[in-house]
Amino acid sequence: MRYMTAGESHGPEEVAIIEGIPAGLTLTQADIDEQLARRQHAYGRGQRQVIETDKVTIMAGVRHQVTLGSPIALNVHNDDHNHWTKIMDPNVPADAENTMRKVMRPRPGHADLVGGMKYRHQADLRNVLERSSARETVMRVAVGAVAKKLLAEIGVDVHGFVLNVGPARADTSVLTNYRTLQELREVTESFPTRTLDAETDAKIREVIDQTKRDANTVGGTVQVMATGVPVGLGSYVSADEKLDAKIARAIVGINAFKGVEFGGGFENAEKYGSEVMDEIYWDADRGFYRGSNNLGGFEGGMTTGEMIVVKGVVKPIPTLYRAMQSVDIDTHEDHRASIERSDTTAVTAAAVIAEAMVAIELAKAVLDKFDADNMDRLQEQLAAYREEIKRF
Ligand SMILES: Cc1cc2nc3c(=O)[nH]c(=O)nc-3n(C[C@H](O)[C@H](O)[C@H](O)COP(=O)(O)O)c2cc1C
Ligand SMILES: C=C(O[C@@H]1CC(C(=O)O)=C[C@@H](OP(=O)(O)O)[C@H]1O)C(=O)O
Repeated sequence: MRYMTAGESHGPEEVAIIEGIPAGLTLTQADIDEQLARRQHAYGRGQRQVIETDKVTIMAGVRHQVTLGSPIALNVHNDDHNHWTKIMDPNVPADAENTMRKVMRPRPGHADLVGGMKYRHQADLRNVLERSSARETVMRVAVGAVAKKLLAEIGVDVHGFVLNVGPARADTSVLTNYRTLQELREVTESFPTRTLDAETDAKIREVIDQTKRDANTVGGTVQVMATGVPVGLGSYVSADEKLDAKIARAIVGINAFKGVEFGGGFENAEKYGSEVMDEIYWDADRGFYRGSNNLGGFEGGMTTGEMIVVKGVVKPIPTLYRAMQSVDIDTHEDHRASIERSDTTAVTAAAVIAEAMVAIELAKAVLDKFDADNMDRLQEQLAAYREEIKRF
């Protein structure tokens, strides 16, 4: 499975093409729209999300709500494009009027300055801003929704939520109270900030509200968990086959993500081996299993069959209403950075995007390992493989 996206933030459309989804997967626009709505409804976002109502159109690869095995083409319209038709028109040459809203004062922390230097966009950094915007993540969540649909069919559940926003942090010990990700999902999705409990939700909202009043921005940490993952996805044999490495790349590839850890992650660096290694047990019903999951479901770049636990670090949003020091790229004079309308934080949306990226990498790994032309054949192969692993 592979995919590609295209689309500018204020351009007419966001698009994605996915290749390699088996024939015979039931897939509806509602399956995808549900995930797009989760990304959109996130506490701390700006006015743009009020303008947009993200809805997908399935353009190809599906017939009567069932995948054909051919490339799937997806499309989400940018409602805000209606306000940018002249400025973002792909089909008319530039003139004095349609190049009005130039960006000449690069925002520290955004792609503006380096992107401008690299692509020679010295006439207008909007040419960088438009594609470097996280608007594109709408399509990654759409692709992730297809991956999640496939994973659900083979008993794999993936869920992302918020651990902290700035200083407001959830107590993760409550995670042991949940037997399934579905139970955890119901709780975290009930909070506007998508965190673990009502007290933290209130504290996070307070932090976001105060940050907004201060004309500032704030980051945080998200966690993604996956259950039902078969043993042995990914491989130790070559560095680029390691699935934890692929997931790390996929997470840090999301706009504003600056760190990733698995299981106990950075905390494991302060512990001794006896506290960190997940001891091995066996019983006739389960086959091999572990007494703990400090390594987050990976050994040797391969899934162990335990729950996958990945955390991602999201930096604060670069565009500040209290604009920071910058330099006009035309005059080279000091200026405050440009202010595009902006989010105060994107951590709650980021949890959904990170979940989508983990789902995409898990789906890719499953489809790489088994014959993936058809869903029934994939199911047959997986059932036989799971049985073999149990008998090991
Ligand atoms: C969901 C989401 C929304 C974002 N919204 C904004 C925003 O409103 N303003 C902004 O300056 N950056 C925003 N960002 C962050 C920028 O897209 C990101 O910092 C920029 O592309 C530079 O990439 P880097 O931070 O990965 O280096 C957002 C990121 C995400 C994930
Ligand atoms: C449009 C989305 O996020 C955008 C990501 C973004 C950025 O710089 O990354 C900047 C903002 O764009 P605008 O100036 O149009 O408000 C966000 O709203 C979205 O997530 O759908």
